[in-house]
Amino acid sequence: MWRAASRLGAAVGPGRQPTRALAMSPWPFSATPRDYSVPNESWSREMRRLFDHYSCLCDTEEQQQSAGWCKFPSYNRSLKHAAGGKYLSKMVQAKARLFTRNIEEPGAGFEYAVFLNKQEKTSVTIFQPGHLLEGPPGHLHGGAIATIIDSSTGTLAGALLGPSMTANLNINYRSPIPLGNVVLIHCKVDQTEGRKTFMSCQITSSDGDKLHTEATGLFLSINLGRLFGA
Ligand SMILES: CCCCCCCC/C=C\CCCCCCCC(=O)SCCNC(=O)CCNC(=O)[C@H](O)C(C)(C)COP(=O)(O)OP(=O)(O)OC[C@H]1O[C@@H](n2cnc3c(N)ncnc32)[C@H](O)[C@@H]1OP(=O)(O)O
Repeated sequence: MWRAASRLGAAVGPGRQPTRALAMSPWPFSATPRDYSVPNESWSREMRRLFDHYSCLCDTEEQQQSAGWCKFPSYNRSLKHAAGGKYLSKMVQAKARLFTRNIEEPGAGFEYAVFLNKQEKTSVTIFQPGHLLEGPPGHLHGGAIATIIDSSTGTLAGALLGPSMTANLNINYRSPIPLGNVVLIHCKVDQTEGRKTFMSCQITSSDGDKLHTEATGLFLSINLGRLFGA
């Protein structure tokens, strides 16, 4: 999917032999990545309704072309998002797991799905926060809010620009988010200047009536190889 990642993938791809130690160690995860951003038994009716609503927008090829919506899959390792990730996953930090996807119990942590509109450079994340994300009693932790904002804006930045990292995130917490309440995270690109992409985002109640959080962020596109010391 991402060019830089493809290059890395090629360096350790099927033409090369894995190291002896890796070849002998038990393989800890499935060869077929699982998309976690699909309905499970913990999803509320509202979460399911919103998922169906946005899924319908990207249901058919004609609709995708006219509306430009698509669902971005969500795996439990960031490397699985990138072409070549299957091979890189074997080489780098075998136990590493994406922060938002490392709670096994359905509904206990971050239940979310990201829908992108590449034409409009926007995205919507539907998010149902679970009981393990508590901050103030019965409400979502500010760090968890920052995490879902970073993940949502980061996904949009990544889909539009390729590998990129958060350089800056500013968050205004306007009203607390009750655990279990489904919220929408609307993200958009405000401006692009060379490697810099300025994004903004709002978290609202699922009916859009209540503003919970506002944020702006700066993402910088990077050469993925740099993360691995290239
Ligand atoms: C990348 C991996 C992708 C893998 C595949 C993933 C697939 C999708 C998977 C799953 C979906 C979920 C998605 C999750 C997303 C999560 C994202 C994160 O949380 S990232 C972790 C937190 N961020 C850091 O740890 C950054 C640490 N900082 C750095 O590494 C560097 O500072 C970096 C890369 C941000 C910039 O370093 P420089 O060396 O490349 O660039 P310089 O030269 O410093 O800056 C370039 C320009 O940007 C400005 N700049 C840099 N930092 C700035 C800042 N904080 N504020 C304002 N301007 C800044 C500078 O002033 C400069 O501007 P002038 O060109 O002079 O105009």
